[in-house]
Order: sequence, then structure tokens, then C-alpha cells
Amino acid sequence: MANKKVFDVRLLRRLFSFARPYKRSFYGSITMTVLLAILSPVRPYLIQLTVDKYIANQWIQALITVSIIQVGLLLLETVVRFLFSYLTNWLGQSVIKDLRVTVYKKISHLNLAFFDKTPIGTLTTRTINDIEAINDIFSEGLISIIADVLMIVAILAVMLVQDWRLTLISLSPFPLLILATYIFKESVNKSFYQVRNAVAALNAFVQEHITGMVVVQAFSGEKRESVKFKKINREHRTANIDAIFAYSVFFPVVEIILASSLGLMVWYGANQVLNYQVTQGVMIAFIMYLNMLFRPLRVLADKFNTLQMGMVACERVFKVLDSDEYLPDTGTLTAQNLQGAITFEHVSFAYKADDYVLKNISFEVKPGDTVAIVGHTGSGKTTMISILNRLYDVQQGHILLDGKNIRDYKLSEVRSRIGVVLQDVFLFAGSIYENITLRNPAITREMVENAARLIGMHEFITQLPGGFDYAVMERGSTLSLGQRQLISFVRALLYNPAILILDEATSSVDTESEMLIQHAIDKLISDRTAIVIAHRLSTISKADKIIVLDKGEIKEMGTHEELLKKEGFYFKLHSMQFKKVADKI
Ligand SMILES: Nc1ncnc2c1ncn2[C@@H]1O[C@H](COP(=O)(O)OP(=O)(O)OP(=O)(O)O)[C@@H](O)[C@H]1O
Repeated sequence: MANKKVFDVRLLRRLFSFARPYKRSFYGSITMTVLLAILSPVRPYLIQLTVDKYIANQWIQALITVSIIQVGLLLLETVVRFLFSYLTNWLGQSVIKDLRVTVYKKISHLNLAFFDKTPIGTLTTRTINDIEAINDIFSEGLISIIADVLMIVAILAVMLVQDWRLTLISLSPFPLLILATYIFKESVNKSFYQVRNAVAALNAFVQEHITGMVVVQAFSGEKRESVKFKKINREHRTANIDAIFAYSVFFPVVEIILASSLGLMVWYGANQVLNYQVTQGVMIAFIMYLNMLFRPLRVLADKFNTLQMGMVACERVFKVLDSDEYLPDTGTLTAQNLQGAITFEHVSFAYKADDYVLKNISFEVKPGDTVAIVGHTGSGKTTMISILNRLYDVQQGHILLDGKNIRDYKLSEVRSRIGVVLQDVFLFAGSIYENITLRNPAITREMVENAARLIGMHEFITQLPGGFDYAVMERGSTLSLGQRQLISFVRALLYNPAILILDEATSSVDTESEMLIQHAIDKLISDRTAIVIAHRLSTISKADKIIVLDKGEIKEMGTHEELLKKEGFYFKLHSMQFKKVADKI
């Protein structure tokens, strides 16, 4: 929040590079700025002429001409003001549209490790609120300040040329104005900073609590949470009231300073008029000049704050743009004909430096085989599939696909040939159809329907109101977990990946759904390599290979029968986790 940031040239230059495609409106608004500065002192000057020459000498014709010119000038000024306001806002909106898209694109390509340490709320604020503040740099900040300063300079210059003594006398209360403006700016700045923090806290609170309303209500936490919400709102109100207080004090103070300025001018000017040193026209013009000077001065402090807030936002947004947390994508291999062989060679991985959650993992999967990964919670199963999909790069060892290092493939190729079905299926607000195709135009309706038939979902979907056009609510909350997973099965099948990663849902479903899911899984994993974090005994027992993970290490590996025969770790795990299920079967 340092003051220096208002004119951080490096930042401004970078921001204005986004205005480059809109050069015409940029130069247009600058032209309007200059025109406004030139036009401002003309009307008071013409009034001075009118009073001193045309009225004093009763030059009727000149009086009529000058009145027409005045009306013309007024109209011209209105048009210029309109163009100025329209162009600066147009420019601002166009720049932030581009900036938002750039930031979103950037965020969507960042590596997952970045999201592990950056809260969602922060990224939403960067793409929405901060960029809105940047718009203000164009619409209310920089160009507007330049316009005001130019106008002030033009008026001051005309005043000084007209009568420098009268100008100095009228402006003698100005240091007071500068002091008042400075105090006002500082206090409003501080309050606005607090307001912004309070708004961020409000956003985060509401977002989190609406998402987690089930937990709040289930644990009867409504009252406790309301108290917390009230507290944040109180901070928001206090910060806003502090700002309002500063405004309420500042504006009357400016009026008093303007009145003293006018008073001093009239007192000195009237004396001079009596001594024939100053004309009546000059005095009238000066009243207008002083009013014109105070108008921008009154809002200048506000505009500086806007600019300052915009610059802080700008710096934050650029920080996201400068983030280089990408996975290196230097590979050149394509994966169109991937057979699906997977090799892990002494792979170790840590999310945080040296805190290894996978240690020295080695195994092989032949194309078309199904591998089940089992292990206690926290043993590293999800991590294993994340590194296989190259969401993270491993620190030690290698992962090979068809015998070639996963890093030698283009990242997009790896991801497009490896399909993922996660346990907690994320559905977007939209139709079921859109959730299945993910807006890929290459996938036709017929293909979707066929895939749904194959998975055994077709009947269920067509029975929903609207069928495939059934509107899925946010995060798919109106569908059951099993139904959501089945939809993601259809999605995965359509993308026809060479390798399928499946994180089986642990939730228990009714027998009918269980059969549907089992059938769907069988369909999905046949004819392709499949890595399944398995919770169903039937999936595990059918797997070509079972990898038993414990605390990040492979404890045992083999088929169901082999491992049971061993009577080791898997045997114990099996009797603990699957006994009950097995008894039922
Ligand atoms: N994004 C992350 N950042 C830091 N640590 C993580 C992250 N994700 C997981 N971990 C840690 O890595 C370890 C392995 O987690 P992982 O999710 O792979 O286990 P899991 O076997 O899939 O567990 P579960 O069966 O409960 O899903 C855990 O100790 C976990 O705390």
C-alpha cells in the first residue's frame, strides 16, 4: 500500500501495453483531454470581454455574436465531455476484458502445486475484483487525473496572464486546501484498504459457508456462524463509516476554502475596480475560474486513491501473470498410438521438499492389463495416479509410457490419452450432455447416446426431465454420487483413452446401482490399460496385478490369489476391509 506505487512507471507501462490494440480510443481520449483543457478557460474569458467591452460600449451586434459563440462552445464542450467519458470507459472495459481472459488462461495452465498453496478465493479476487479496480485506472484514474491537471494548468495560466496579483491573492488559501486534501486522502485510503479486506473476508465467508451449509446445519452451527458473520459485517460497516466521515468533513472544508478564496478575491478585486486597476469583467471571470479550479481539486484526492488502488490491484494481477509455476512442456513425442504400457522406475515423490509421500516405487503394467492399487488411507494411492497423469513431476526416478519417459511426450498428448474418473466427480452447471462432451465439438449426440447405452446409463438419463438436456445444478448436487460417477464413466469412454485411471467411489450404493456401476467399470476397463484405486472386492480380485501400498512404499505386489496365499499385509488388509463384503457375496 505504499504511496510510491501511484506512479510506478514500470507497472503503468506494462498496463498500457494492454491498451495497444485500442490505440485509436486511447489517442482519442487523450485528444479530448487536451481539448477540454483548452476549452475550459475560453467561456469565462468571453464573459469578461462581453462585460468589459460589448456591454460597456453597448455593441449589440457583438453581444449577439458572442452569445451565439458561447452557446456553440457549450455544446462543443458537452460533446467533448461525452466523448471523453465514453472513450475512457470503453478503453477500460476493453483492456480488462483482455486482461481477464489472459489471467484466466494463465491460471488454467498453472501447475497443480500452485493451487495447493493458493486459496480459491484469492484467485477469484484476482480475476474479478482486482481487474475491476484496474478498469478504474482508465475510466476514473490516470487519464482523468491528466485531464484535471491540464485543465488546472490552463486556467491558472490564463488567470496569471489576466492579473497575477489578483490570482495570488485568490489562491492564498490554497496551502490549506492541499493540507486538507492530503489528510483526507490518507484517511480515506486507510478506510478503503480496510473496506477491501472486509469485503474479501465477507466473500470468503459466504462462499465457504454456502458450500459447506450441510456441515453448518448438521452440527447446528447456524447461530455460532451468524455471530462470526456479524463480526465481519461490523468491521465492514466501521471501515465504510470511517470513509464516509472523512468525506463528510472534507467537502464542507473545501467549500469553506473556496468561499475564503472568493471572499479574498472580491475584497481585493473590488478595491482594485474602484481604483480602475481591475475591470468588472475580470472579476466575474475570476469567480468562474475559481469555481472551475475547485471542481477538479475537490475530486482529485479521490481519483488518486482510485489510481492507487488500481495500481495495487495491477501489481497483484501481474504477479499471477508472472508466475512461472508451469510443468515444463518440452517433450515432443505424440501419444496418438499409445499402447498403454506403464513402467515406474524407482519413483519417489514429495509435495513439499523432502517430505516424500511415495518412496522408491517400481512396477510394470502391460498394455491392456488392469492394476488395482490398494492401501490404507493416506498411503499415497491418489498421489500415484496424479503423477501418472503428470499433474506433478516426480523428484526421483522415471515414469515410462510405452518405454519412453513421460516428460518426453507433449503434456497435452499425455493428458489426452490418459482418461481419469475421480471419486468425487465434478460436474459443471449445464446440461448432462455438456458435462459429458465438455464442449468438445468432435463428439456427436449419437456418440454420447451410444456410450451411455454401453455404460448402461441411457435409460436413467432419458428418464430425467429433459433427458440429456437435464440441467445439472452446480457441482451436480441434484444427482447421487453413484449417478455422477456413471456420468463421468460415459465421459471417459467417449474420450477413448489408451490408459484409464479410475478412483472407485467408496460410498455404498444400492444393489441396482452397484450392478450398473460394476457393469460400467467392466466395460470401461476392458481393452485398455487401467489403473484402479480399488475399493470393490470384485474389481480387485479380477485385476491382473494388485499393488499394495503402505506409507508410500510398495508392500506387496501380485494377483489376488498369490497375495492371499502369502498371508501377509494384503491378507490382513483384505480380511479387515473386505471380509464383511466378501461374506455377503
Ligand atoms: N496436495 C497435497 N499437498 C501436500 N500433501 C499432500 C497433498 N495431497 C496429499 N498429500 C499428502 O500425501 C499423502 C498421501 O496422500 P494420498 O491422497 O495420495 O493418499 P491416499 O492413499 O489416496 O488416501 P485416501 O485413501 O484417503 O484417498 C498424505 O499424507 C497426504 O497428507
